[in-house]
Amino acid sequence: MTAPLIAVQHLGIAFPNNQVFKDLSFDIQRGDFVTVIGENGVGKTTLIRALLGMLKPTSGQIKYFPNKKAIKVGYVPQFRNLDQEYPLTIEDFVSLNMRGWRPWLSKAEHRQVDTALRVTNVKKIKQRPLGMASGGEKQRAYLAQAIVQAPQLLILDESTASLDNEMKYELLDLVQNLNQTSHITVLFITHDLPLAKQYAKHYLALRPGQQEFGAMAGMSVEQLKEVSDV
Ligand SMILES: Nc1ncnc2c1ncn2[C@@H]1O[C@H](COP(=O)(O)OP(=O)(O)OP(=O)(O)O)[C@@H](O)[C@H]1O
Repeated sequence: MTAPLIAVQHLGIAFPNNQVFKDLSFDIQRGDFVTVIGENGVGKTTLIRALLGMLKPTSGQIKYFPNKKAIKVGYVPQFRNLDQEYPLTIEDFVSLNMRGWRPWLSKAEHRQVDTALRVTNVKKIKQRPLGMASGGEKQRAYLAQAIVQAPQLLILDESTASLDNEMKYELLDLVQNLNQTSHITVLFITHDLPLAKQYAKHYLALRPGQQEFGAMAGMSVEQLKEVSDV
């Protein structure tokens, strides 16, 4: 039995002179791995901002189960190269997401950081300044930072764009592992249809004025292309 984490119901979002969504409905089930695909400008970022509560719907609603406060969200952004001079080590960078008002970490928090470093395969290089890490290592450090607080929902916002093929699959293998072992619900925004096909259980294909949500099983990359215009 699955249970929804988030239910999007008849969502409408409009900017002046631009109706991005009119009547968008779909559920994200707990433990699901959903990919959001669609061409540039179709509304992928707008949808994420609405899901995060940063943008108020013009119509319809977004329901959270059991409630919005109970859902912790981890976010992995698109890869952007950092300055080599960026001074924080990978461990410091991951720990940033743990700190409350204290500048130090408790033993339990240290353990959480250690686990995040281990499951994202950056433990061996935790003392390396993040600015000196490779593209794939940087994205794994961002993933570690995103999961250190054990979120229920992990959003990958074009996080594999600009990575070479090997690094893309390495990152997504780690995410799939988290999805399967820790039951983290994943929302993966991408233009990469073969990658979406390989890892996601459901897809949300966005086209101007048209949306399709469905099971990935039985969809070919060509069919994904047709429904998403990517
Ligand atoms: N704050 C805003 N004010 C006005 N228009 C906006 C605003 N934010 C986004 N838009 C417009 O809404 C549409 C959807 O934008 P959005 O960034 O969600 O697309 P996207 O699918 O994420 O694109 P990309 O793949 O290029 O990142 C675009 O036409 C964009 O110009």
